[in-house]
Amino acid sequence: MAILTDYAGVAGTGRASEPNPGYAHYRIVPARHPGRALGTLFAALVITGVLYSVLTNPRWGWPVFAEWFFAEPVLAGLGRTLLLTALATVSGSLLGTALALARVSKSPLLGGLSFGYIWLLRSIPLIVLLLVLNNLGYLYETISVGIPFTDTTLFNYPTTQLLTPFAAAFLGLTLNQSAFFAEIVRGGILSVDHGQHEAAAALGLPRHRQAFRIVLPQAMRSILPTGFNEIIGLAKSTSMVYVLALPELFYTVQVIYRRNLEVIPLLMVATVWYLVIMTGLSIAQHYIERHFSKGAVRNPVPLPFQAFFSRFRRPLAEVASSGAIARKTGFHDATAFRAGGAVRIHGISKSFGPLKVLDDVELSLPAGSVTAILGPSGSGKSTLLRAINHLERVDDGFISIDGDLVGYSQKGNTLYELKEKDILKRRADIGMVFQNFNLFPHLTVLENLIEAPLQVRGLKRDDAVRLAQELLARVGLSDKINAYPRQLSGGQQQRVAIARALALKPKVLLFDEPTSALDPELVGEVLDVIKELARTGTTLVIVTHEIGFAREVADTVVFIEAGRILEAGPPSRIFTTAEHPRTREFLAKVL
Ligand SMILES: Nc1ncnc2c1ncn2[C@@H]1O[C@H](COP(=O)(O)OP(=O)(O)OP(=O)(O)O)[C@@H](O)[C@H]1O
Repeated sequence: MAILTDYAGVAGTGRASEPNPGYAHYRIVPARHPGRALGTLFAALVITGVLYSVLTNPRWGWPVFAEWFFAEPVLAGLGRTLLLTALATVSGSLLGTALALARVSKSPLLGGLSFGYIWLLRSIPLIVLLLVLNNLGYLYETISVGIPFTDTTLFNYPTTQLLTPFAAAFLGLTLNQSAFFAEIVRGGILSVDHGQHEAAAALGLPRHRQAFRIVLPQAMRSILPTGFNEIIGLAKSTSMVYVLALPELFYTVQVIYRRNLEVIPLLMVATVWYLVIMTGLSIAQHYIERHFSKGAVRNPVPLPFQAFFSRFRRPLAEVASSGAIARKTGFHDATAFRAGGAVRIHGISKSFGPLKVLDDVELSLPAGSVTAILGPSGSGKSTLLRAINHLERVDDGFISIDGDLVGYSQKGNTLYELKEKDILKRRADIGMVFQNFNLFPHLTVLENLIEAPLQVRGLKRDDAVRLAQELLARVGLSDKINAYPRQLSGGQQQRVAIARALALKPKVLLFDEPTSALDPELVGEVLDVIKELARTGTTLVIVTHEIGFAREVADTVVFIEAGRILEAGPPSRIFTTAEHPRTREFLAKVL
């Protein structure tokens, strides 16, 4: 009560910010946690009890432990354990990754083979596998490689000489490890958002680059914790190769204690060495996980020495030796862009099961035009857009850009679907900006922008960096060049996504509801960038619900419903005197 009176008194004088000498005598009593104190006491008792028992009971035999811990045969055994662990980790991880990629591939036979391998190897106990491999010489006396159906033999060797105990142990551990690791990698791949695969494909990145630069690094975040569990399990499983009489760590201590009968001290020697190995692996896991968490959090803690080494990195302005970087915003310099392409959509249809999503769509978009596609939800707008860059394969009809077919080659009256690598190359002419941006979160803004120019257009790194700097300046984000996407606002991310699509200098740029994932106050900044773009001569096709924007920027508005184009025309006509009653009804609701 006294405190309240004092406080009221101070506030009443209007001097609340001045220290009140009356508070000086107050004592602050921290909250008490009797449960926590009891728990701490209990933990201290347990630790003291264990240490006391372990250090004072002479039967643990610590002097014998000390005598053997660094003994030469033990170190030799430890070396074999480490070698087996390292080799089986590398080969098992590589084989496991290949198996996982095979399982998610579109080839049913390859997927089936991978599934069969994983099913079989996960079912066989490791010890049985090791013993079978050790007896392989009984099944096959020699191992030979030759050309089938001929007498030509390239390699022929007795199995027992080839499959030494070490080779059998290495092979057994690798086969076993790869089956488990394959499933871990597959889980990681499945955890990567589908939008990432689509964005990589839309940029035309080659398949191997999509897998190794975009998908797997992101999958690593979920692969690593379980993967390291497997590696730790593997390091311990090496003790199972004692069945092959291979003197690794555990087998070595067994041999020693059988001779000197000091069982417990020697088991402790092995245990402490395993503890050392596991500690090393856990530390490695910590740092590798942090490496692959790049871009995953908004405020990353720098790795040790990172701040030190970053001092020696060349600043970006130097990398692009052009000197002054364009500081202008907007796309006034139309020469930096390729002339737009004329898009012809020839009677395309597309069904998902019984649902016909596009029904004989016919459309012609002149080079450099801006087309807004409007229509109710589920009418097929996104499907039409995705068909233009062949992200969605149509059932009938075809699309051409400047006369070149998208996704097909023509011979006479027949259209042959192109191989994926050729489709990816052609896709570079058609940029796409997604509703959810689909920036690559593990790459910085600069890395997002230069990836496709380097890989698809074959630009030199310095040129790609210079182009990226210029584009970022134009979308007003020069200062964000080294930020990760998660460190940007939604509007900034979408502007980076537009710059990324422009970095390929496409003839046609597709926007799939580019502002619908944004807060209302961020919509304007993205629409402003698109408005600027509309003056550059690139052909733009925009699926949007922003009617005011469509009216201002589009040359043609296309209204689509249930997969059919109901009407198309200039915004001045469509928004005032639309012919079709459904168009009028739709516009009346949204205007
Ligand atoms: N891969 C798919 N499998 C099955 N159905 C699909 C698939 N993709 C789209 N559809 C269906 O096709 C129809 C058209 O989808 P689309 O995304 O093109 O519509 P939209 O006009 O862009 O809708 P919105 O404005 O809500 O995004 C919808 O009924 C949708 O459920």
